[in-house]
Amino acid sequence: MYDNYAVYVQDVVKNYGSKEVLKKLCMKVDRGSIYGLLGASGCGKTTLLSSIVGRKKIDGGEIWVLGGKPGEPGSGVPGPRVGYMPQDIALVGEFTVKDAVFYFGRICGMEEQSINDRYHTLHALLELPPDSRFLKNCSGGQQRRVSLAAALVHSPELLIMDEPTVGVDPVLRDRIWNHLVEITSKGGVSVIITTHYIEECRQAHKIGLMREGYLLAEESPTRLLQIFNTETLEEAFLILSRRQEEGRLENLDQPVADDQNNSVIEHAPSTTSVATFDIAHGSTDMLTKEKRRVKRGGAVDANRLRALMDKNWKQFYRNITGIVFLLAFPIIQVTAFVICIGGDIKDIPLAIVNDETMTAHCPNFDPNGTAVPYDFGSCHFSNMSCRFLTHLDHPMITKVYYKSLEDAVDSVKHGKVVGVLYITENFTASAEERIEKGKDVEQEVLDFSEIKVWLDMSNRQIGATLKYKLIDLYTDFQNAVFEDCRFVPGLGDLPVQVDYYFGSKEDTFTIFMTPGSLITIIFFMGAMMTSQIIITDRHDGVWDRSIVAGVTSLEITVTHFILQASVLIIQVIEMLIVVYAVIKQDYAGYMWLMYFIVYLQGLCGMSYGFWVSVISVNHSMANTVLTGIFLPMMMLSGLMWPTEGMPPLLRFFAKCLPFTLSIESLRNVSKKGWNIFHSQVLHGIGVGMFWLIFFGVVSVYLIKTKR
Ligand SMILES: Nc1ncnc2c1ncn2[C@@H]1O[C@H](COP(=O)(O)OP(=O)(O)OP(=O)(O)O)[C@@H](O)[C@H]1O
Repeated sequence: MYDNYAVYVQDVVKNYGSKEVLKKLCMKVDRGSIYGLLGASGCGKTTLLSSIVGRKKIDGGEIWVLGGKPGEPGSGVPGPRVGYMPQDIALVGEFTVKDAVFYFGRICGMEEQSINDRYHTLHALLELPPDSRFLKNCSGGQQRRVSLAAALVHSPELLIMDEPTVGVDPVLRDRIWNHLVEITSKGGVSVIITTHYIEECRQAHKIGLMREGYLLAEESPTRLLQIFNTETLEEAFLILSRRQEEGRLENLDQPVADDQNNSVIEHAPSTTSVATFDIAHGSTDMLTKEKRRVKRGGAVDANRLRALMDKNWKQFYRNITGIVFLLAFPIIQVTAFVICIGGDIKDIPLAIVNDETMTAHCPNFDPNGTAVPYDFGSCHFSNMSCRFLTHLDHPMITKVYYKSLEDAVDSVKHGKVVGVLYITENFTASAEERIEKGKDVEQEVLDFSEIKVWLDMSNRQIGATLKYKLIDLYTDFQNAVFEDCRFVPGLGDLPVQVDYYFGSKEDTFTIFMTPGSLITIIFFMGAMMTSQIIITDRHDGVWDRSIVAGVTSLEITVTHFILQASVLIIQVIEMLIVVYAVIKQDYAGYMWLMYFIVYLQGLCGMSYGFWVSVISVNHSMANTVLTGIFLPMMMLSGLMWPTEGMPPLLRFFAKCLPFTLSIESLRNVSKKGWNIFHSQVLHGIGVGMFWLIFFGVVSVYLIKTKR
């Protein structure tokens, strides 16, 4: 029975959450006919059409299209048997007029020559803009005509058009209708068309009047006018709508008297079948005679892949802003990081109060002769405070001299300096006595021989850096003095000898942070790039429309992946060049392995972005999810502070996240020179791969199930 109809809809229910949009709706579209679906905005027309083409899952009832159930193997729907022109333009703005039509021709499996012939026919028929005009530069009406051409290009068996004539010139509208009549009568094509212009449906073989999720009537225009004794379809629709308002269509098993001539209409639950559909079918209507089963295309088809690659590539290279974003931002981000993070801190204002000398600045001071050995094991000191102050001539420190300790402390309180360094008036004599007396020195002498420092630790980095620098500089000073005194070299050193196995004393914080920043930047770039592109594709309707034309979600995913993974290759090269060739940061391991670890994280980010794009309804939600999850991930990653600083349970959790162990791996390769077989390198690669696959599989599953 279903085979006799192009579309057979039986008791279909569709809900959006608690909202019932299609309410046990029935509809029959004869083969080789035009079916005009009329209804006010929001009554559920688009939902019904999307369900017919298999893009929306219904919550009840059955739909048969061209003898099969949409989405079932062999039904050919979605696929090239259907031509779908959605309400939105659903085309790529970076396409030219010609590109758009060729794209749909190609994904429907047409030969280039056939597409070309068909394109020229449609170009003339629909008065399309010039071939090379970009769609983003076309008017709304022009875009709509191109969209119609894209739906018609492969001469489908069933053509479904959601408001194709909006904004179209009346003469052209007439021509489009004539074309529809011709393809239905001569080509046996079945057409479903929705429109707000009710009267243009007079040329339809049958019209369905839809309201609030019900089909109030389904009849040929002539019969409708007869039954309701009206001049226009508009009036007939009005009468039916009034009846529904008054609840006279509620008990739909009961015959309802017509308002105007008391003729009787029988109502099915949500459709009114007035009479048998008696429009003559076209003589060439082969579809009713010949049951056509379509061999279901595989999940991946080379022609469709080529068409999709071409589309993605054009979308990419014709979007200059996008290219700038994708290629320049990794460079800018890495450069900004290397220049701004972890560099030597300079010009920290430090208050100096030197009570030992009246001339606080020690002008024309010469350190020679300030430490003179005068017998075995002793040394005579003079002007040691000035000598020490010369050791403070370091780019990190800007000395600010104060006469009194009170003034200096006051300056710290007011934020003018970050610390006070105080030298007592007996510093030199006490220092000498301290050395001479050794273990017998008095506490008071010890106190006077000390340099006292008070630091503002509200900025921990500056305070701590200054503290360690002062200790370093004092050690230098002490060693220089001891050398002059001819004491045993190293006497003044702390009795702890620290050597470096990996890295060196000079390694900056930048070097610690580099692996983390490379990985987080590339992860985020991958995630942003993928989620933005996929959401744009879906939002523009291109994704859905392509799927209706027969493209599979896997093909779309694979082709996006190929292009973005290629862009990622360049982005990683750029970043590594900046860090290791331009900034010339040292590295000990294999460059290819470092490249691989960073690249893998880029892919992992893409996969994460893919998942975000699937669960997000729009760009702003995607951005919120991306940044909302990314920031905690970054903080837990050990990028800024070693994970060893976290509570043990949190540390375990952090290590399970996508890039925590990858950062460790990259650090192990770059600083320790470990190879891929080292377990602490493999862990990071393994975790990265796990997340790459996990996000990918979950996303593909969600795409397949979410409709
Ligand atoms: N994804 C969705 N989630 C929730 N509600 C939706 C969704 N899509 C549509 N709706 C709601 O379902 C109802 C029917 O929408 P639909 O787009 O099918 O109507 P329509 O008849 O095609 O309207 P129009 O002619 O304006 O396009 C509307 O109230 C709409 O707000």
